[in-house]
Amino acid sequence: MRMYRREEEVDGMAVDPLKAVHTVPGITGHEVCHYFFGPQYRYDWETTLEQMTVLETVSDDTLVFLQTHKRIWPASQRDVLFWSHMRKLPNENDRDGPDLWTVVNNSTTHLDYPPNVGKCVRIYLKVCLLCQTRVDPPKDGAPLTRDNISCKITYCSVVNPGGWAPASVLRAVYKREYPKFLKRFTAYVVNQTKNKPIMF
Ligand SMILES: CCCc1ccc(-c2ccc(S(=O)(=O)CCO)cc2)cc1[C@H]1C[C@H]1c1ccccn1
Repeated sequence: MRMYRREEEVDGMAVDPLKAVHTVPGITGHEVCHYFFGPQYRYDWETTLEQMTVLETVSDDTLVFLQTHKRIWPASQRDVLFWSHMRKLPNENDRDGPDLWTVVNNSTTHLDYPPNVGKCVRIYLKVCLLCQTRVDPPKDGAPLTRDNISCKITYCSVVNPGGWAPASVLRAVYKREYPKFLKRFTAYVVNQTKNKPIMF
């Protein structure tokens, strides 16, 4: 996993853009996005999650979430309200190759859930998960197995922590939590799919 961060501050708050690139054998981009987008799986892999509610089902590929994350000392507890959209993208570079898949999470507002009225500080985020499946067909024309596929995952995020917290503290949290979060999530997808038919 390669991680890239740019140190940026807005109103004295660290909002460091992050890009992580991670290639995982044995899974497809559709499978990665399916398990990242699906609310029914989130408590399985998002261990910093305290509560998650689907506020609105806009369509089968677009949901509005309200999430409360566990407090990470010494920052105060945070929540986040965002729309999440999953879609397949045509492979412009290889029309015969597998499609790309993406999930975008973007903070939004909801009249019934105004920010910062309870114990939580509302964070604001933009997240893009872009997945490219690679197929290396078996030489002998044997059927395709999970040994012949891999997925290049590109995860980009910008998180505004909402309320002020020391930049050094936030950077320490992000530096510790993001690699754990991405490795835990991808290991979850490998485990969930290993005995299932490949979902392209
Ligand atoms: C002080 C701010 C803390 C903080 C900000 C942001 C997030 C966070 C929210 C959502 C998403 S996601 O990619 O949309 C997946 C859906 O949950 C990733 C990260 C989590 C934390 C807290 C819990 C810590 C954390 C940070 C990084 C990754 C995972 N967890």
